Amino acid sequence: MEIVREVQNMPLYDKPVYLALGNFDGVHVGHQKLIRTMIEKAHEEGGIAAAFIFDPHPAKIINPLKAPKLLLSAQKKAEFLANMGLDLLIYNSFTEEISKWEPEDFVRKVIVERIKAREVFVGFNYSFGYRGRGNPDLLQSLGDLYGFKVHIIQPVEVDGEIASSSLVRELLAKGDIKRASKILGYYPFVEGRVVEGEKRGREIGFPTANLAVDEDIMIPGKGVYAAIADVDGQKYKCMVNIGNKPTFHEHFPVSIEAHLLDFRELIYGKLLNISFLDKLRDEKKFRGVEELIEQLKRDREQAEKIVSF
Ligand SMILES: Cc1cc2nc3c(=O)[nH]c(=O)nc-3n(C[C@H](O)[C@H](O)[C@H](O)COP(=O)(O)O)c2cc1C
Ligand SMILES: Nc1ncnc2c1ncn2[C@@H]1O[C@H](COP(=O)(O)OP(=O)(O)O)[C@@H](O)[C@H]1O
Repeated sequence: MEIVREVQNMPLYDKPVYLALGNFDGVHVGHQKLIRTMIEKAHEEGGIAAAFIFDPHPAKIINPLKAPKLLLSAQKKAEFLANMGLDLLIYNSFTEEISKWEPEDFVRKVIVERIKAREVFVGFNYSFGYRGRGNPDLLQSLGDLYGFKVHIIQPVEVDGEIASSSLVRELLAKGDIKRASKILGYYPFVEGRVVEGEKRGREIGFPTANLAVDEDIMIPGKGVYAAIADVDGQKYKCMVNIGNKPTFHEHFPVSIEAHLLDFRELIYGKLLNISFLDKLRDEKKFRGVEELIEQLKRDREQAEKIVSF
């Protein structure tokens, strides 16, 4: 897959371009259907399967304080799309200036003049252009005007609910990993470097790798989780605490710490990926360290049973 930064750097192709539009945060089952439909059509017709995505997320420019946390980094999103068979990913900056473009300007400047798309694929609730005025119907009439075909992908439901990035965020915030996983089509994960913590873990027999995660990235709500850890391409069963360690602190920033089962190595500075499988319990304030240790032993037994690979 080719990744192009800024649409003006797009190479000229002698094949027709089929284009998916959207932000695709999380690449959930709804996004997957849209992208698969587009790739299938593009390849049937001998064309290029492309996606145009704004990065940073428009919300980050329009309303930075209210911008949602991201389900995937730009790099992970690109990996998912490449694995699905996308040929070309265009990441375009979203700027103050672009935020003021009317939907008609966006279509003419980007889709028609730069990308020269033959067919365009969007979701049923796609919005674009200044104040989000553009919708699939408007796109369709602009397609008629300029001569590109528009496909509108109908909503994908999971257990009677429409799959959406915001629903996944809500579920993750509640620690509902099961439902979030069904909508994503994979286990939610976070990735980051292992940083130093308070060095208490090893003293109580449960060393924990403390994870530093980019602050734009969504993490599940506070709680204790069964998970799979991946370090250096090796997978380990693990249990994870996300919280403020109330047994030891009145106030403490939320940390993500993973105890890898049957593992004894120093991994400071390494890249650690944690895929969440299920929530085990809420974080609790114990009366003392002994009680915490007894609970951690029970958590370990449960994680051992839940995680299999
Ligand atoms: C699976 C797991 C569950 C945990 N649950 C709790 C908890 O319920 N309450 C709490 O105060 N701390 C909990 N902790 C956090 C421990 O207090 C923490 O790992 C310990 O203080 C070591 O911190 P350190 O790695 O910064 O040295 C949990 C840790 C793990 C790995
Ligand atoms: N089973 C394990 N799970 C997680 N980290 C481990 C494990 N065994 C050893 N380690 C290492 O020990 C460190 C954790 O020890 P800990 O005393 O909790 O210190 P810190 O508070 O700095 O995380 C981890 O960062 C990692 O390098």
